[in-house]
Amino acid sequence: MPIYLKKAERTAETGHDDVSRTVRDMLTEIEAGGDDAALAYAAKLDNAPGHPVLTQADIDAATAALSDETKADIAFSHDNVRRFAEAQKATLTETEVELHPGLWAGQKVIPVSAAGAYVPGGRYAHVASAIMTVTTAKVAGVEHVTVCSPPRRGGGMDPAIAYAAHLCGADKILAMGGVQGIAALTFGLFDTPPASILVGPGNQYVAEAKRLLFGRVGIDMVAGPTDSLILADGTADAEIVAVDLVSQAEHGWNSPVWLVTDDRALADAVMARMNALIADLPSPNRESAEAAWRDFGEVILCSDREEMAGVSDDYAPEHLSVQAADPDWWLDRLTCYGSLFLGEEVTVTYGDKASGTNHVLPTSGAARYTGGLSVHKFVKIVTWQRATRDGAKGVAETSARISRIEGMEGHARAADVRLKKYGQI
Ligand SMILES: NC(=O)c1ccc[n+]([C@@H]2O[C@H](COP(=O)([O-])OP(=O)(O)OC[C@H]3O[C@@H](n4cnc5c(N)ncnc54)[C@H](O)[C@@H]3O)[C@@H](O)[C@H]2O)c1
Ligand SMILES: [Zn+2]
Repeated sequence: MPIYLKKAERTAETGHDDVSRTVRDMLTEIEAGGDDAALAYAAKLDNAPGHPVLTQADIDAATAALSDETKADIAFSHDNVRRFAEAQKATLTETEVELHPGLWAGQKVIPVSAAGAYVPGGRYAHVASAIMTVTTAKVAGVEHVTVCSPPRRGGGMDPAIAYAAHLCGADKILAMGGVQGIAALTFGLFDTPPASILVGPGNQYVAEAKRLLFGRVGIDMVAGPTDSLILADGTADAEIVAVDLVSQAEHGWNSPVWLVTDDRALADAVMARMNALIADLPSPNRESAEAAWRDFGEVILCSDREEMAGVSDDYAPEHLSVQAADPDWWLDRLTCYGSLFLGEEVTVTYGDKASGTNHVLPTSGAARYTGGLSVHKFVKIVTWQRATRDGAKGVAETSARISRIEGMEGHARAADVRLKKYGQI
């Protein structure tokens, strides 16, 4: 049985009903009131005056505001994310099979026509989120990608987010955040084609807006606070494990980080370093990491690596780092995670920012049933069929009989009429 050397003090989010009610009311009001209602919320919540659509002059100004190094870094990340997405796309093929002599069926892969990408920008300027969402949608073949990201106080958008969104191929960029941003993407405000799918991370208001709109529009996933788990054995470097845990606790006060190990000395060494490393962060990151570690952090001692893998699969973390011997064993054994980082040589930061895998990933245990954002989320896999008159005879007779077993006489007659026309009954 795993032993909890440190257990989370808190689990569930509080106040969800209030958030849900607020978001529902805002969506109703914005749908009825259109652009003006969205602008009124932007002014009230984000102190953002003026029209949110970025012009070419805004993009030029953002480009001029960035250093060459920043632009090169954004290009590096974009290139890796693009090439990974292209490799994923190559795994999605159209196919055709003859199921019965003279009866063929196939699948087609069709991109959605319009996608809305939300890029969070309230607390941190999530430049990488623009790269992850826009690049992947464009590689998938989405014709129109609109980006929404919160304005800076007083108007305008963070230049690095604007530049990255543009570089990655966004067709339109709106400086509008939160529920009003999601509403603009979904309802087609500010002359935007209404999105078929909404993607990207965001705070609880953004996540709730996407959840409420799901069905009317597709979404990538219902996202909660980011979480991370490290699997470490006696070969791990305690300092690196501790720095990695702190790095992901920085996301927010409710972002859990978990250490699962079979080595008591490593667990003790990591726990002994945590507070000092957190105290050394700048504010307000320090306060986020402090609360996340205090209230949600866990250290779990297992008896062997099989038990460690079992605990990890139960937690189904968003990010999973393995700092243990025999990476191939772990790759083969682990089944529930959003993205896996094998070995001390790679860290979640790489995937978050620039290595090429997507950072929009399933949180709160959703990795039990889904992976993260990929080109697959932006395409529809649809099917078709056709047959010769003779080829369809068998399926017509069988379908008619199954229809009658089900009591569906009308269905049966649609088969019969063909058999009769072709002289087959
Ligand atoms: N899992 C991932 O891959 C990943 C990556 C990056 C960021 N994130 C998450 O994204 C989130 C970013 O949150 P954020 O808040 O900094 O930025 P955000 O852009 O998600 O939200 C900011 C917006 O929230 C709205 N808002 C704030 N208070 C409100 C209120 N009381 N009522 C209605 N609307 C309100 C405002 O309109 C504002 O524009 C974090 O939760 C972070 O963990 C996740
Ligand atoms: Zn992170």
